[in-house]
Amino acid sequence: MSKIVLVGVNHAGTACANTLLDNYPEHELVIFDRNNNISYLGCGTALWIGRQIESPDGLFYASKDVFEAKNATVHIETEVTHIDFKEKKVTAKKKDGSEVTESYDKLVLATGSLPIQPKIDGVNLENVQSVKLFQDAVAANARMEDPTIKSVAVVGAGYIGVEIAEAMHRRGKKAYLFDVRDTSLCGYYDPELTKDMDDNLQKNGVELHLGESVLSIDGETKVTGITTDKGTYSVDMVVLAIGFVPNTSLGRDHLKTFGKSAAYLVDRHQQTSDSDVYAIGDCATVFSNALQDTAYIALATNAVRSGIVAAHNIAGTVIESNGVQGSNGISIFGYNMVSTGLTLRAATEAGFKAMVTEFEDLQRPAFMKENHSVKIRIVYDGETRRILGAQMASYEDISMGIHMFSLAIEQKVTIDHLKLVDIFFLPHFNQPYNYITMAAISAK
Ligand SMILES: Cc1cc2nc3c(=O)[nH]c(=O)nc-3n(C[C@H](O)[C@H](O)[C@H](O)COP(=O)(O)OP(=O)(O)OC[C@H]3O[C@@H](n4cnc5c(N)ncnc54)[C@H](O)[C@@H]3O)c2cc1C
Ligand SMILES: NC(=O)c1ccc[n+]([C@@H]2O[C@H](COP(=O)([O-])OP(=O)(O)OC[C@H]3O[C@@H](n4cnc5c(N)ncnc54)[C@H](O)[C@@H]3O)[C@@H](O)[C@H]2O)c1
Repeated sequence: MSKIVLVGVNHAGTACANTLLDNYPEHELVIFDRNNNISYLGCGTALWIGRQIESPDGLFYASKDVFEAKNATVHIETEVTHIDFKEKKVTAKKKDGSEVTESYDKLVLATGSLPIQPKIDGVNLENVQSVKLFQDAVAANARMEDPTIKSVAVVGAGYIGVEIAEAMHRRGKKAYLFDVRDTSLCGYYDPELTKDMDDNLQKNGVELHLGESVLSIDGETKVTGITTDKGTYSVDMVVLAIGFVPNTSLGRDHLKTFGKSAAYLVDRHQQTSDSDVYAIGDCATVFSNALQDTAYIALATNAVRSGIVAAHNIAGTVIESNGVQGSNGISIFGYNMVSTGLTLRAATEAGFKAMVTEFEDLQRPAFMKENHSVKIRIVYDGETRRILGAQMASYEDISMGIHMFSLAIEQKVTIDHLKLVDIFFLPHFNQPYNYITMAAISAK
């Protein structure tokens, strides 16, 4: 029997805890989290703020009680302040100021990520906020009720920024969306597709300011405006959404970290450079199958799988992570986009002789009434022909199609192999000459 200490119990930590408690009850598990809630689904923040769901109640799927019922010791609202990796001891501070110390045989770090704070004036003004925690969602929602807040500047047109800008607009606020890059969602899609999302946002009333650098947030105590290199805009609230950094302050002096992100470097078993310490979720690296190399990709999906992998390995069942493709999706004002692997730009920057094939067609034969156009782009390596990424966009629900590309990247399928893959046809769903086959056949 081992004593396992888990620091952080959100998505990665919950998956790890449940896998240990359900499959290996012979081990002792001690859990710490500094937050007062567990397993908040951040994806629900925009849905709730935009009132696409009425309440945040369904956005949690784990709790202290459930872990305790499975015999774990759970310290919530208790922040781990120090880890003695030599003596294998964790020290934590409770809400009332008292200290707890626990020894471990194996330690799991699941401390997640933190929103990046831009180094500009005004970030501490009232009505500036990030949207990471449930508490942030509650605060943002309360601000939506404030009639003096009429306009909101969202900084960062990545996944969070685009979703929040839509939500604020749905709640009747004037939403401005700023990004240093020339399109929204530039980390996930090529400009050929993001220009459609940009049009969709503008058409629905979100005011885009792309290719603008925010220089300051203005105001005395409360936000009154935002200044960029192109102008000054009068706004009552600012949401910061310019990405996450791994939260590695507890272990970065002892454990090996990776590149600019400084995430804990882990192997395919989620083991760090210290064999008694595992790291999972947003604080750790992933293996990118597209790059065939280590990468940092903060996603709840990666977090959950990494928690499962770590738990089995700690308990003695040796399994390896499959690696990831960073598959992702978004749905804004009814327009759906999904992607996996590398964009053309990311593949080129990574040193591939990257090529792309694209196709656009109706989802179903033209004689079918309910029908929308679908755009697809497939990125592949011009030398090995290996598929490196795929992107799809439509008013149709095209989400399931991207999973096939995720598996194709994982399994190193070539663009030429895809040309003759068996894809079924039924007019209710698709076309005999479907856009996936046609994009593959058109590849140079
Ligand atoms: C608004 C929003 C929408 C999102 N939408 C999606 C989506 O649709 N799909 C998707 O895949 N991903 C989405 N994500 C990303 C996803 O939420 C993260 O990738 C995920 O939360 C990572 O889980 P984690 O458990 O690794 O880390 P975190 O969620 O960051 O959790 C880390 C935990 O560690 C605890 N902790 C940290 N330090 C300490 C300490 N010293 N002592 C004790 N406890 C500590 C924290 O309190 C926290 O509970 C979204 C994120 C946000 C903010
Ligand atoms: N649907 C989903 O799967 C989903 C939804 C929300 C969040 N997430 C994940 O959560 C993490 C955080 O999301 P996020 O939206 O904060 O990050 P992101 O990486 O998706 O987007 C950050 C955006 O901020 C921009 N940016 C960077 N610095 C800037 C600056 N100084 N001024 C203006 N713009 C700047 C970038 O160009 C980028 O467009 C990501 O890993 C994301 O994939 C996923």
